[in-house]
Amino acid sequence: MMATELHFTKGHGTGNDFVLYTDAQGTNDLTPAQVAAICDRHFGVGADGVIRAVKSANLPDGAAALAEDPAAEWFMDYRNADGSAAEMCGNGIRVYTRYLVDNGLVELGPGDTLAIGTRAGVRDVQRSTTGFQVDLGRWRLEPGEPVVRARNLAVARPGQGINMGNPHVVVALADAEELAAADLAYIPQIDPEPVDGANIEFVVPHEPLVADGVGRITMRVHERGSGETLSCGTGTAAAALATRHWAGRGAPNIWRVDVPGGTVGVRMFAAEDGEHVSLSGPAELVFEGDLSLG
Ligand SMILES: N[C@@H](CCC[C@H](N)C(=O)O)C(=O)O
Repeated sequence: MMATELHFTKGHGTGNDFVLYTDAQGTNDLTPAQVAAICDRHFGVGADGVIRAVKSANLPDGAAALAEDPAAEWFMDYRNADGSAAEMCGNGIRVYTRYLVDNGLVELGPGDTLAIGTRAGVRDVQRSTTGFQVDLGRWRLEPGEPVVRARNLAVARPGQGINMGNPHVVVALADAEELAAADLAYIPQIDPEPVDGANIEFVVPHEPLVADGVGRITMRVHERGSGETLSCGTGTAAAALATRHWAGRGAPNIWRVDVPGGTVGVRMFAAEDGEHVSLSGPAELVFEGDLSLG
């Protein structure tokens, strides 16, 4: 059923902003056009995406989450600003956790873990010193070397495909000037074009790359379905993983990633089923409102 009246909360993680609403029973879905209207920065609330808080049991996509972990009571139904569905959102899941906690929908004490269903599988979230930390799970370097062209960049550059549950292509640029010059208001071109599209991260390593055992990079991103955003959580993890891959042996497993909207932490660690990557950073709720979708 389509919603017409909506009580919503606006939140963000390092400037990656979202409109969140509760639909526990799964009876108040939005059409892609409604999502796009809400996310419109001139005629709507304005956001990079919409997050519907729905119980996993009340959503077809939630069945796989409950089969993976019966504790995943809540599902993050994530939509990009153009209304398309995405598998995962690393900033969004931290903001979603704060939303669930602040609205009394879950309890999460220090050291507790909250399992959340997503289209990429169940993700575990905990409180951290900077806000929340999410285990983004297993990741995969994609084969091949796609070529990326962005407006105002003099040369095409090779990219590294990385699957974080959602698709990414990471591109290393020469320096901060080149990073600033890229015009990400236009969709960068990837050759060959990924079948499902991709989020594209442009990265510059700090000089030196590693300080006190922590790798340091700066990143800008063009998100699939949303355009340039101030941050992308899964994108920061992909960028750190790609940079570690390029740096080779001895590169650190702890990274600090600066994005236009702030800074997040990325950590690679050994888990039972192989290496995982986690993301930590802030999660803020900014205001609430009611909207009529007409
Ligand atoms: N901003 C997100 C990613 C949101 C989904 C992405 N645009 C996609 O289509 O995969 C993040 O913080 O990870």
